[in-house]
Amino acid sequence: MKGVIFGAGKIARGFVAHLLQAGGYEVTFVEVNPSLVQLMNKQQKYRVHVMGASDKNAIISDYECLQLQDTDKVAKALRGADVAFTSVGGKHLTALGLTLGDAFGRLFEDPNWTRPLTLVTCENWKEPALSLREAIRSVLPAEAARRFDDQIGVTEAVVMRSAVEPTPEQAAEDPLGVYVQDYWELPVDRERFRGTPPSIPGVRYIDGFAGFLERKFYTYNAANGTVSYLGCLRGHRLIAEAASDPEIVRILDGVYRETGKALARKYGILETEQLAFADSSRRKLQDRSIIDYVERNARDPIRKLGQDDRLVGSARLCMNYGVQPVSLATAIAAAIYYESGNPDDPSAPELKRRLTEEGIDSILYHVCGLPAEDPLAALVKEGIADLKRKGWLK
Ligand SMILES: NC(=O)c1ccc[n+]([C@@H]2O[C@H](COP(=O)([O-])OP(=O)(O)OC[C@H]3O[C@@H](n4cnc5c(N)ncnc54)[C@H](O)[C@@H]3O)[C@@H](O)[C@H]2O)c1
Ligand SMILES: O=P(O)(O)OC[C@@H](O)[C@@H](O)[C@H](O)[C@H](O)CO
Repeated sequence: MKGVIFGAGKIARGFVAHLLQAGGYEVTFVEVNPSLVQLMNKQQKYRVHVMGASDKNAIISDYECLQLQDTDKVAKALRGADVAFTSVGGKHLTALGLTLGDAFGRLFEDPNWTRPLTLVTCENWKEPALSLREAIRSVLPAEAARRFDDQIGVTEAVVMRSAVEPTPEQAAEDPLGVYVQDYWELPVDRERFRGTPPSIPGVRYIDGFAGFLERKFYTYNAANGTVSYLGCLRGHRLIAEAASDPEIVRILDGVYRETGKALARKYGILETEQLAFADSSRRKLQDRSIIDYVERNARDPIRKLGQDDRLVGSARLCMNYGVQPVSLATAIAAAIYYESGNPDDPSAPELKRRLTEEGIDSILYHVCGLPAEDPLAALVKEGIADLKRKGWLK
């Protein structure tokens, strides 16, 4: 059996490939970053470190890693694949889809290629399968687009495992090593699958998937965002420390209550059920065996402040369902003032520059999609004032 993974980053290496290798699959990564492709092919193996359970560590080997732009090889890999995954970051799905459209265009030149194939998105993003599908279809001629609809599924997974890059010291030993949470399930929407879903250890095909990814995104990731941006203001480095800071926990619990009410109303579930889901998120954040960093979770604040992303998206959902997202507005305020020491995160200094040069209304409008007259914009400004009163913001 063969599995293709678009992206060779932390989740691709530290979760999807891990499960595929455990199931005996031949793994082909397809990556856009040439130096990573080179390193993957040179090293030919890396270790997945399971945090708090080192007896479960695994060495991933015998894979190949293709350069995304090598369309012939990518098309060949797709042709032979039993299943394909993406884990490239939601904001890259459109670019990936355009390249994949070229590869599928070539494959559909062969009338005998009729084998069903499904692409499974593994992304924290709103409706990632839709973004990917639309991008691929946009470059296909009408007949090929019709064949794509018949033959190719695009479905979604909910990634609950966290995967953390090595520290510089760890990277010196194994630059491709990934540090992962001891979590092994990957729920996938069965209904959007084409053909028979292949058996892969940990992959759980579920019916009635609607809302699952949004619930995870606006519960777990809204919470991660809250803890990391407030944690940064409070000088915490580790997520578990920040998530145990009583001042932050008070706001975090407010976020869980707000999103909990809105999600329960939207999906017709009991608030108690949603709050139990939130409890599992809080337990994970506070678990000190998971060595995860405020910086990793806060990284790329412009994306994370997007109108559908974890903070503003959750807050807008609350407003739509009659809930005042006061705690979320405080988290958004903290994110707007995020400062990073990571030279590989250009989004943070860019946000700071824009805030200084263009002012808060421009950030709210152009980054968060909130016009000045939106009541949520006013709530965020109150959040900023509150953080200043507390002395967390200068
Ligand atoms: N790391 C986690 O704990 C975690 C957990 C749950 C979900 N996620 C989600 O998983 C996705 C990947 O996250 P990650 O942490 O692995 O990120 P990452 O930055 O480690 O990896 C992403 C990789 O995709 C590559 N890439 C970008 N565009 C590409 C393209 N068009 N084609 C091929 N490769 C491309 C990048 O070069 C990079 O190597 C994101 O959507 C993230 O939100 C991450
Ligand atoms: O991967 P990102 O950058 O979208 O978000 C950072 C974290 O919130 C995220 O990776 C979580 O750890 C993960 O989604 C597990 O809940």
